[in-house]
Amino acid sequence: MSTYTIDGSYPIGGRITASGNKNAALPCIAASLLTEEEIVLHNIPDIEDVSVMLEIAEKLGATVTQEKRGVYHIKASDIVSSEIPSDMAKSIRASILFAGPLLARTGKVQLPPPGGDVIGRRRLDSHFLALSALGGRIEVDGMFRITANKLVGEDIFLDEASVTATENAIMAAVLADGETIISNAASEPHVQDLCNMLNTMGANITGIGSNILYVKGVKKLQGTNFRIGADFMETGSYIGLAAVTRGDLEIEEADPKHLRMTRLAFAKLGIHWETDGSTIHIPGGQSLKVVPDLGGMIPKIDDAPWPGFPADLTSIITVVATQVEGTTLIHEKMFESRMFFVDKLIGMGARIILCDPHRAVVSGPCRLRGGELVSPDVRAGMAMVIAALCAEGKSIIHNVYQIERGYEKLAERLKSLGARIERDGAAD
Ligand SMILES: CC(=O)N[C@H]1[C@@H](OP(=O)(O)OP(=O)(O)OC[C@H]2O[C@@H](n3ccc(=O)[nH]c3=O)[C@H](O)[C@@H]2O)O[C@H](CO)[C@@H](O)[C@@H]1O
Ligand SMILES: C=C(OP(=O)(O)O)C(=O)O
Repeated sequence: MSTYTIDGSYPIGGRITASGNKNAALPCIAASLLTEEEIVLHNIPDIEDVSVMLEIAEKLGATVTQEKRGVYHIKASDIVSSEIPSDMAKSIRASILFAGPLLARTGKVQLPPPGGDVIGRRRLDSHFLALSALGGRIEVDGMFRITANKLVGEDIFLDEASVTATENAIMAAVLADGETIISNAASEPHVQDLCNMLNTMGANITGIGSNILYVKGVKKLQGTNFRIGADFMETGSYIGLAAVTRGDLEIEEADPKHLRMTRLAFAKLGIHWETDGSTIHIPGGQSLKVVPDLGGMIPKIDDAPWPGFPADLTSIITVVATQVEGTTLIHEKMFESRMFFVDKLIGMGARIILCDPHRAVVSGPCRLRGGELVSPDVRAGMAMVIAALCAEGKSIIHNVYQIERGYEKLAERLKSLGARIERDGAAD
């Protein structure tokens, strides 16, 4: 297992370019299987989950070539298998996203329960609710086997606004007979990217960005050239990192419009930034004082489906709150076990009370001491990196695969911003 060795307490600042959105790249790769024609995807991040997703696509019959950094050509002229390789499927959550396209293209799919961040049960019921509504017959015996003679449009109401279930429903519906309505749909920017990509391929999707999608099935989809948006989870992570290390940071080619709720949340911690077009500037040396609610009450930061505060930034803002003067309630409403990682921050000196699996009260500022940590998931791992960069002394973080699943060239880019970090070696 690879490690990061970090020497903390140095300001992290300078200039970086935002990477492409992990959670847009993954469904768009899966959607490439919906046509025999060539798909060219731009702004694809160089992260572990993308590598696995492309490998699975190749096993299913697609040819994949990388034109240059961030640009991939995918052509699935023939689908040679409808079985997702178990070892690969279990290493990422997004392997489930091949279900919709394979069902639409071949009428069958076999896959094991997916992997991904272990931050809750990660139920799949909403996926099967949608796929069975469209005509899928589902057998579950350790593996999921789904078959369909024909997919027929349906009026679907999702039992929860699941991101990947919405994406699977969309990808199955675009080639179904007739119109599908998907109510209580997720509307995250990555769901919007998927819909926009499919429409450039000849799909007919309206309601994009809302929680009711209308999909008129078409006979065939064409190839396309599509650029995915910036990763607002990555951008939010770097904003927090710069703020708590007092660095002055510019993030170019970001998507500020996707950070409106994130901006409100960081503002509760006294953290602000300026925008100029697609560039975000986080000024150095911010006050870092909690802004109380009306009447001096303790503010809360709580996640929710889009346009709510993104669940994947909850771990990040928790560690940021440890460096801010005042008390904050962090309420992770969507995942049952994301917050258990705070015991590692407490071990570094953070003043956090984990009231229950969902709620943490954070009292800052805390002087953190370097420690030896193991990344349990992508975002907790990044939170540990931020903690280590704030801490006095040296930290070692193990299992960095569970960070690099979602963060592109992290050690290299942090080093370019002044961090004392070595991957698999000793920080100088
Ligand atoms: C590959 C990918 O895209 N992964 C993302 C996707 O995972 P994924 O699609 O698996 O997550 P879901 O949106 O299905 O659900 C996330 C969690 O929130 C709960 N839930 C969801 C909707 C709702 O209205 N109420 C509710 O409680 C679910 O039960 C689950 O515990 O979306 C999550 C939520 O943005 C992100 O953390 C993941 O990074
Ligand atoms: C939860 C995440 O990813 P996944 O759903 O792929 O595990 C994440 O990106 O924070």
